[in-house]
Amino acid sequence: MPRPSTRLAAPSERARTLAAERLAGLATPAGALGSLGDAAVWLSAVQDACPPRPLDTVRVVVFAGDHGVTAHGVSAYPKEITALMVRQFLSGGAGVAVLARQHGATLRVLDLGVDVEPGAFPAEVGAHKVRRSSGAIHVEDALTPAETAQALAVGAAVAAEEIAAGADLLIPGDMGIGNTTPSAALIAASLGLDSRDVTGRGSGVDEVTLAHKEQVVAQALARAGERVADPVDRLTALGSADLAAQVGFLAEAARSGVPVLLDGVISVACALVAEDYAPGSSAWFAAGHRSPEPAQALALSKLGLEPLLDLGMRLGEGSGAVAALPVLRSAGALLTEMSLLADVLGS
Ligand SMILES: O=C(O)c1ccc[n+]([C@@H]2O[C@H](COP(=O)([O-])O)[C@@H](O)[C@H]2O)c1
Ligand SMILES: Cc1cc2nc[nH]c2cc1C
Repeated sequence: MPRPSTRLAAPSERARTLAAERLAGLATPAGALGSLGDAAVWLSAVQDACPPRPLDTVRVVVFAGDHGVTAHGVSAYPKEITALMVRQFLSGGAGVAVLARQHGATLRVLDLGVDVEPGAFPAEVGAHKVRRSSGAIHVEDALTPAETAQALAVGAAVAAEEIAAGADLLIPGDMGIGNTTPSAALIAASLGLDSRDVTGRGSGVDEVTLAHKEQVVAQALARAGERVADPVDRLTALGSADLAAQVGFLAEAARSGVPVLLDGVISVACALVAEDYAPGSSAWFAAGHRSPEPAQALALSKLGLEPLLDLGMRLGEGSGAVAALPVLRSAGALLTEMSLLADVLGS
């Protein structure tokens, strides 16, 4: 997908208005469905259909990659976990794999930048690899400009494949020890914030590691400098192959008018960059859940998104979004199947 030169088409205002009217007429006290009502109206708008259609074909794509910062003490876990978990996605034992099975979503995992030998994973996992581990962002760029372009294009092509396979909702997932560091840096750079505002405990770092991680984010932001004004340069300086691919995936879904349910801090960081890269993208996104990462809350409020769930989950992988899928489906079913108050009163 070439970078869009104009604002993306918005979801349907006609369907949004019809859905809001239908919601107001349901057999409930006014506003009684709370956020479920808002989600149902959003679903109508992105589908251009009132009542909305069921979400039958939900496809999850996990973008996996390693991050040079993991060699500099920013995570509670070693980077070798990334490759081990990729195998768990394939064998079905990863958290998101369980949830995807539970809720009838397909799951695909792609190695964009895991630090493994070529051929370590099945061909369909490794076919889109951009590099072995992205750069340690506090001392070097994450990617070359050519790699950023390649990763964006891969993400867009993958979204197009999933849409061609019939996706009526896409869910992005992530796997990468250390990836909350570039995510925090991207959010800080996108919003003009300080490293103190955005740095969180990720996979569970202690106080000392948290202070060091904040320094790493601060150093990365200082090193990247003014280049971060441009979303593609921001990804080159502070992102990674897996995050850049996720940005391309989100932007292409939005450009194609296919809704996306976002996950935790990583996918919300990518959504924020996608909104700069392809303005208008975020109207096609809903937030699945609230992560404890402080940067996620800051990014969500900038995007104007309210998460469906707040369970204290910080697993990543797309798991929080898949956990929210039955809630989104319930929202659609309520708007579709509930009686109208006028009919109840008239009966
Ligand atoms: O989704 C989130 O908000 C989230 C918050 C904290 C950690 N994670 C997951 O944990 C890993 C990153 O944590 P860390 O501490 O290694 O940066 C990565 O594989 C993520 O999927 C995910
Ligand atoms: C075990 C483990 C599983 C994960 N899944 C996503 N991030 C993860 C981080 C760890 C450490």
